[in-house]
Amino acid sequence: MRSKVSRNTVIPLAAALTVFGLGAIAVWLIAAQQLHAVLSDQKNYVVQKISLEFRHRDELLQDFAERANQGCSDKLLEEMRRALFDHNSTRDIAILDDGANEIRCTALLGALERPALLQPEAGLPTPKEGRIVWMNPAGLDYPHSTNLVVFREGPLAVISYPAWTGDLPDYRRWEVTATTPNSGTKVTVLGQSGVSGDYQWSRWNPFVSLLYVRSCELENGIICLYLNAGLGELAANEWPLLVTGNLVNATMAVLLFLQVRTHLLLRNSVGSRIRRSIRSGGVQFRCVYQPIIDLRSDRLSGCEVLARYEDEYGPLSPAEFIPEVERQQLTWAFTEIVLSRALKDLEPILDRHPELNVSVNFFPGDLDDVHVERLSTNPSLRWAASRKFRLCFEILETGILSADHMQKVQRFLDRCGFLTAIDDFGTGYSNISQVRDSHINLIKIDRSFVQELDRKLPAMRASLVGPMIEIARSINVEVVAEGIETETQLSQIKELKVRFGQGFFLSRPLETDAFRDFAQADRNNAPQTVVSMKRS
Ligand SMILES: Nc1nc2c(ncn2[C@@H]2O[C@@H]3COP(=O)(O)O[C@H]4[C@@H](O)[C@H](n5cnc6c(=O)[nH]c(N)nc65)O[C@@H]4COP(=O)(O)O[C@H]3[C@H]2O)c(=O)[nH]1
Repeated sequence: MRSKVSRNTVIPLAAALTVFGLGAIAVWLIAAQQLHAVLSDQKNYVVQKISLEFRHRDELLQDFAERANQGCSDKLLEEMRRALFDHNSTRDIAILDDGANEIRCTALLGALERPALLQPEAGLPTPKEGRIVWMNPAGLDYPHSTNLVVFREGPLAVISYPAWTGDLPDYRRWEVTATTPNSGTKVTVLGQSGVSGDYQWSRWNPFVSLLYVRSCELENGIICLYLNAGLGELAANEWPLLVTGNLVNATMAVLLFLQVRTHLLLRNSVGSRIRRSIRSGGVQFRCVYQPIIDLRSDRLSGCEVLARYEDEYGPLSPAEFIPEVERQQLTWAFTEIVLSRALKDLEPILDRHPELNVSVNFFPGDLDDVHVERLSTNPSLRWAASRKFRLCFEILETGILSADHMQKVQRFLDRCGFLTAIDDFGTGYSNISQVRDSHINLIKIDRSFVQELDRKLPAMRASLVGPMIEIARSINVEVVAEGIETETQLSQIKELKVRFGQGFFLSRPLETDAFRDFAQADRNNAPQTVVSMKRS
């Protein structure tokens, strides 16, 4: 029962969590995608600015390249100063000593008293041969200017503000890197070092990679720009989407949970478990055998076949599954399963003890004349008849059919040497003539009567046991007392000269092996030693 409950909860819960998880991933990806679009816009903007700056720088280098060879003339410096007005991002233009990295004069500072030396090892790679770049060169003394970049080609250098990223929001992490064309070494040119490294890692993770953009379309691909948006920004910018998306998601998960749970509950209901089992051959059913004792000799006279059911959801008692078998009109299919299983189990025992009676419960509806055909063609019954096994058909008293309705069936049973018994006698409303006319061989007195026999107080049912036995005797029918639970009940039943007894005091229903041992012990004439053997 516990495993049934947990299965019915765990499976829907797993389905709901899976859907919620997938939904949360989808919401996350959509939100990150939106932020990615913002990042891409910013990237395009910055790339445009950088490209423009590169173009201006190249124009300046081209415009003044030849004249710079002639040295620092006032006229040239004047022209250069004028050119600076048209190029916002250019801080200054300098003329260097040809062959050395010494700045001799600049458009803004004029001729330098002491030439500024640019360290050659600080030069960064550029795609263009003969061009060197310095970041934050030492020795150039401009007020309010940091992060200057010097591009040198021949005797001319353009000194720029790297104002490319100036329009990015403060919280944005960014980095500009340059890669040496020959060695492939990557260095951080500007921004926060590490962003490019994080970008490499993010590519393995689809959730995080959307929070990065990269662009290497600058300077023939050796300069790359990396931008990164943080998780905090994602939460701050996309919270309406995240909240709404996950609410929808949670609602879907709850609905799915309820839907799957209802489906499973229905699927695992007793009815559907029994239906599925019977339709697929009934492997979940097994039989146990309750000994019936001949009370005159205290010897085993036979057994009653009782069905048991157990599947992956746990066991079901006959009180649970028998009504379902009837409700679903699967009575005959069920009886066929029980019959064939019982005969298979009992065959070796009956071979050694052919005198034993085997009582099988039948549904009354399956024993009317209409169904004689399927009874007489049933392989198990035909086989039992051919082996001369002594089968007894137990029918509930409430289901006794009139002699007219049972004529053909009765003839078939007689032919096969099979007996019929009324089960739970006393609980229905049959009268003597009805019992006599239906050619019953045995009546089984219901245990509710037997169990009142040892009550101290006067008991109404107990007082009826004697008359019932008289009735049976008068129509020449043997009696089985069911449900004998105590020694007193047994001795009272014996005093009433009841021929057969069945009940927990004599033996619980037994598994096949235990019943085989019981029969063997009985043959050795010691039934009392095995009376309370293994329970079913
Ligand atoms: N309290 C008490 N109970 C005792 C005692 N001795 C035996 N019993 C129980 O009484 C029932 C006897 O079977 P039943 O009257 O045919 O009543 C059976 C029968 O009507 C039905 N049933 C069981 N197996 C089958 C089957 O294979 N086919 C059909 N059609 N019905 C079956 O389910 C009913 C209940 O079966 P079980 O639970 O196996 O219950 C069995 C048995 O375990 C006792 O001393 N005290």
